Formats: sequence, structure tokens, C-alpha cells
Amino acid sequence: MPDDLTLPPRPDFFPAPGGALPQHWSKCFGCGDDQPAGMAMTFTAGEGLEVSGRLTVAQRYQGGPGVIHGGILSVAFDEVQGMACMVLGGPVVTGHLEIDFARPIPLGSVLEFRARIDGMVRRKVYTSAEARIVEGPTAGDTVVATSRGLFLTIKPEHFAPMADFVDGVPVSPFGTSSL
Ligand SMILES: CCCCC/C=C\C/C=C\C/C=C\C/C=C\CCCC(=O)SCCNC(=O)CCNC(=O)[C@H](O)C(C)(C)COP(=O)(O)OP(=O)(O)OC[C@H]1O[C@@H](n2cnc3c(N)ncnc32)[C@H](O)[C@@H]1OP(=O)(O)O
Repeated sequence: MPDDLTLPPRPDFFPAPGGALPQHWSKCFGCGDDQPAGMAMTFTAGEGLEVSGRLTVAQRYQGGPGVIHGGILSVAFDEVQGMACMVLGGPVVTGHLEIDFARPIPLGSVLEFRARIDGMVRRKVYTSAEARIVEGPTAGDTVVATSRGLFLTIKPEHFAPMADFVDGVPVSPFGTSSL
């Protein structure tokens, strides 16, 4: 990480700690309630710049025998670190994401993710996150996976060339929540 990073303020529009965060896009595979095949993650604001996310590890997320697929875990980290960027009040996309898979995560577990912005320079937003199993046979305080991400702030027009590929009219596009 560069050493000239700054931290954004926690904005007035951000919910109080424990408050639900809106979806960023209702057709999102990670969090959208207009995406039946998706992962239906939910998010709440934490203290300071922290954001929490929850994922129930469904049977269909299996990778190795009885455990979560690493790609699914990567989606969850992408999502929660993207949501941590919501304090910026504008859109971001992932430029780089890295994951450390520290412990096996059994199917049926409920994972809690905590993420935050560690610093920014120009359009670059450096984030980190960790996951714990909060429900299930191996639940505990152990960190089961960690992640670092680089997000780039973008203009909303970034998505304009892709508009024709959206699968139908979103029922409830930006700024909605299934909570
Ligand atoms: C997915 C929908 C998101 C919708 C968001 C809408 C509203 C929501 C509001 C808040 C967000 C809330 C929640 C988001 C939740 C979940 C997020 C999921 C996010 C995703 O899942 S999103 C899909 C995967 N993602 C992509 O689809 C990106 C494809 N990609 C590109 O579109 C370009 O690649 C882009 C835009 C990344 C950069 O392109 P660009 O031309 O704008 O910028 P440029 O190249 O000039 O780089 C500027 C500075 O970043 C450095 N830099 C760039 N890339 C780097 C890399 N990889 N590693 C290290 N440094 C990198 C350069 O070195 C330079 O650094 P320096 O300033 O020091 O010179």
C-alpha cells in the first residue's frame, strides 16, 4: 500500500452502527433481491468506516467435499469490501482482490465479514476484510479467511455501454434493501 493514503470521513447519510445498508444494485449476484440465483448477502454499518456482511453457506456453494467453494468466498469478500466503499457516496469497481483461505468452511455455516477502507489516494481505494463463522458446528472467534482489495472510483457513465446487457428491467434498482 502507498504511504500517502488518507481516510474519508464517515458521511451523514451513512446509517448508525447496526443499521441496514441498501443494496447497490438489485440484480447483483452477491446481494440483489432481484437476483433469485444469487447469494442474498445482507450488510449493516459498523463503527467508523467498518461494514459487516452476512452469508449463509448454501449446499449449492460446495467446492471441495462439504466445504465452501473458494470462488464463492471471493464473491463475498468482493461484495463486502465494495460495500465498505459506500461511505464515498459514489460508484466503485474492483481493480484487484486477494484472498487468504485460512480454514475450511463447512456448508451450512453462517459467515460474518467485516470490511473497511484502509486508505485512499486519487481514485484508488484500499480495503481489507476478514471472515468468521458465527453459526454452525465450527463457529467461533477464529478468522477463517482474510482479504485485501483495491477499488477504483468511477463515473456512473462507466456502466452505460453495458446497459443493453441488463437482464430485463430491474424491479428495484439502486438504493433498495431486502432487509
Ligand atoms: C458491479 C456493480 C457496481 C455498481 C456500483 C454502483 C453504485 C454503488 C455505490 C457504491 C459501491 C457499493 C457497493 C459495491 C459492491 C460490490 C462491488 C462489486 C464490484 C465488482 O465486482 S466490479 C466488477 C469487476 N471489476 C471490473 O469490472 C473492473 C474492470 N476494470 C476497469 O473497468 C478498469 O480497469 C478500472 C476502472 C478498474 C481502471 O481503469 P481506469 O482507466 O478508470 O483507471 P486507470 O487505468 O487510469 O487507473 C487509475 C489508477 O488505478 C491503478 N490501477 C488500476 N487498476 C489497477 C489494478 N488492477 N491493480 C493495481 N492498480 C490499478 C492505476 O495504476 C492508476 O494508479 P495511479 O493513480 O497511481 O496512476
